[in-house]
Amino acid sequence: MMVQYLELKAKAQDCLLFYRMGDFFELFFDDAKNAAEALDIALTSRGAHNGDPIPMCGVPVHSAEGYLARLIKAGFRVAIAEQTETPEQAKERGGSKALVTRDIVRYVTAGTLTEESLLDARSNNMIVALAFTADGMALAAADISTGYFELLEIESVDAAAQLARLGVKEVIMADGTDYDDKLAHILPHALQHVQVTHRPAAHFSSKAGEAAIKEYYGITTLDSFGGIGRSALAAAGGLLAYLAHVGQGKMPYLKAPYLFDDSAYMAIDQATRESLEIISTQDGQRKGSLLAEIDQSVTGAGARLLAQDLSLPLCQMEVINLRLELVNWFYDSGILRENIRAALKQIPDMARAMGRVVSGRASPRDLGQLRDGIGKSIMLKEQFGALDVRPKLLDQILPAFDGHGALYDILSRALIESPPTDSSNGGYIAAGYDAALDELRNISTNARRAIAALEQKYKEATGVTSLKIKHNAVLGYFVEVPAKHGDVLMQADSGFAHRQTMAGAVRFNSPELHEEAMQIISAGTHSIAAEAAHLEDLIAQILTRRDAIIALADALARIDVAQSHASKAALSNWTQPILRDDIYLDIIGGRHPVVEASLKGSKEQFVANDCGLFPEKRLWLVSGPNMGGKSTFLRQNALIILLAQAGAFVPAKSAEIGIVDRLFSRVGASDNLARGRSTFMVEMVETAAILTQATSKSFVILDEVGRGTSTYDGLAIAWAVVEAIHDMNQCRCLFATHYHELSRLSDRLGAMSLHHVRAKEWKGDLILLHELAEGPADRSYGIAVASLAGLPAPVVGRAKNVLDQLEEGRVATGGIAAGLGELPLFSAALDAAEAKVDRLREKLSDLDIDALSPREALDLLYELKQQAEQG
Ligand SMILES: Nc1ncnc2c1ncn2[C@@H]1O[C@H](COP(=O)(O)OP(=O)(O)OP(=O)(O)O)[C@@H](O)[C@H]1O
Repeated sequence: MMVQYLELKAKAQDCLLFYRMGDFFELFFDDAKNAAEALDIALTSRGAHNGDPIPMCGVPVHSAEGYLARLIKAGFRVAIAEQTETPEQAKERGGSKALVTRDIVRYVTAGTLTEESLLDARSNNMIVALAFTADGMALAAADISTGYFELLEIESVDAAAQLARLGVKEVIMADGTDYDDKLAHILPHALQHVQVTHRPAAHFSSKAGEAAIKEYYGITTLDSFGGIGRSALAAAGGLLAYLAHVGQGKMPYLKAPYLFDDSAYMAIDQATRESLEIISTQDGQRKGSLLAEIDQSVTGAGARLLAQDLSLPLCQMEVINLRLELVNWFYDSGILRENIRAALKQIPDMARAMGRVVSGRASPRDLGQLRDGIGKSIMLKEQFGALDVRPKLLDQILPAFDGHGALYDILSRALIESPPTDSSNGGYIAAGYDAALDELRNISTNARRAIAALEQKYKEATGVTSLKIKHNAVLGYFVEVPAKHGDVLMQADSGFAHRQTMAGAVRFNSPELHEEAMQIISAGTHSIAAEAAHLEDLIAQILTRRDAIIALADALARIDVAQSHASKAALSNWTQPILRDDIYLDIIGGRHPVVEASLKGSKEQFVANDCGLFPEKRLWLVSGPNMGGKSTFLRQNALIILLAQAGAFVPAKSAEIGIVDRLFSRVGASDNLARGRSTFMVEMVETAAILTQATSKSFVILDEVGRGTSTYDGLAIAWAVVEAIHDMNQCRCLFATHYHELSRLSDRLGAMSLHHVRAKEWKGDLILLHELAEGPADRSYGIAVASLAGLPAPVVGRAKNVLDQLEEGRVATGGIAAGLGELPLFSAALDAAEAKVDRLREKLSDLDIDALSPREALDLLYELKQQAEQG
């Protein structure tokens, strides 16, 4: 057995090997130690290997899923080795000592789960293959529990953003992948909570990818999928080869690959996703995120689509408006909304049930779920069909509801009402579906009745009223009497044969009992086989309609998301945004959804604020006291834009939004040490990304950029960044700062305006009004906030003294920004820098090198160097 075990373990490599022995999965050696620790179960030992006891632990097969879930969560991968023949077959093959053959039938990894109990119903479970080819970088992403499959060619700098968008659970890359400098910087962080698996490099080639796609879809040309680039093919190759490996040949369901088109969506990089806490908070929790706050969906599939929509806001007005029209339709009718919610709640997760059917892991329960889902959908379709006015998007998706009637009828006739998850005991095929099966069941029932009648007969015949007919797994059916009556049945002519003597009872068999028991056994075996054949047949019928069923599941998810937005809007008084195609932003009475919700129940009221950005006034400098609400204001505007472009209503009185192509959010050095870079370095890397990527259609929020370094350096950087955003990027931007000196920029930057959050001091106390007003802040109130926070009175007093001194100094010298008035404009400074370089270049290009003597050439070199040094 150990030889067989070690062979399988060698195959399983770094996965834990679950080795099936009877009713248990056993683990040995280091696997046992690791699993016992992770699962907190007993570590024992068994036999010896090279003289040492073999560490061992085990989990019962019937509860293995729960243990698997914990191991996967702890970062392990597991190989499942099953018995591939029965003990009887083994005996037949090799005599009584023959070892049952075993093989790895499947690998369980974070990105390849399909079991309901291992998955989070409300999130996607993405696996991504990354390919690096001479043509560039690409990724292939899939959620095999629902069939989602996407291919995307990317710039390597965008890799982290895409991984963050997808929320991957597992990444696969070629062995020895050597990513370039930039990637080495970004990827390790993006992959921090992700299982990374390396696979043979040969799988990640465009040739292998093309072949794998053709084989999977049974096609001879890729034309119908549009032009898939070479690097995307390579990524697909890596992914499909891995899925085949994990399922040991059983492939999961994948829709036709979606060639992801970057330009259709708002670009949001990883830092912005984290900072806006869209899908999860910065510490990884769903609670407290935008998603958690707005989620009113009632199905798992709806929740997953909602998360996907928020991760991928749209850029095309027509598509956004289609979604908004559907939301508005639900918003307008509370009764319709409630009806739809009630109907959707009863619809099981068809996409995930389908995922298990295709992966060959379906249980009768999954078939029951598909039946119920289809049945309820047919009713829903009738409800929609009866309405006079329907939004366009609904009409577009309603055809997905058609054509399922025949399958529904078959499943309804074939299955009992609540089929079990375990098919091994049968009992899930409904009575009346198969006359032969009914007959087999009749035989069993009659035999059981006959056995009950036998008990009565034997009682009377023997005179032992305490006689009973019982059943257990070892003996089957037997007659049992208390020990003191044993002699009666022991008599040679009693008709009973002795089987077992217990402490207080004696057990017997009889020919009649044996006959009836045999009837039950044979009818039982036959009916289980008949049910299994029906199950297989039903699965085959479902598979012929798999694309149609998945399309139906997708349509239901879209409806759930729309009703979710409408419900949220009705609950929290949100409004339909108006989209436009120019540089514009006019939000009246905007609120921050999460901060507003967090104030509920306290005596504080959320103060709504307006925000208006137009080509001629597109940059707001926002100052004001700490805790005044600057960050909240910045983020609420970014979130409102994001929600609108995802097709949702927004927390505002009204919102008119010129479509944004890229959204950026940066917060000055916070204490995010997780990345292993200094906080100020992170801040600058991220700010640099904005300055190089933001276009005039972008929206940027910058929160106290520059605060992570010394006052002079910080002010200088903030100053230059504001100028660059204003002059070069020309995007819509909100810039929050404590550097009052920056307000002097408004004299020179025409499209910039000054704003502050209001506060006042009353009877020595600071009152934060959280209200935006025009103009610069009059003071910073930093010491007042410190005192509010409970800084000891002597320290506050001392700080006041120091501040007075500093202010005196400022009046005398003009403060730290003295002299900045003479600074040339940002664009002029750039021109000057460029002009100097150009004079050198001119001189070089005018040179006729062949006409120079060596001596002249050397002199010239000295001259050029001197000029360059002088700038
Ligand atoms: N519009 C608002 N209405 C009511 N309360 C608000 C509002 N905005 C912010 N707050 C409250 O004030 C707190 C601080 O807000 P925020 O972090 O936005 O301030 P800040 O000005 O950015 O502070 P700092 O300068 O210290 O970073 C919030 O957690 C919230 O409780």
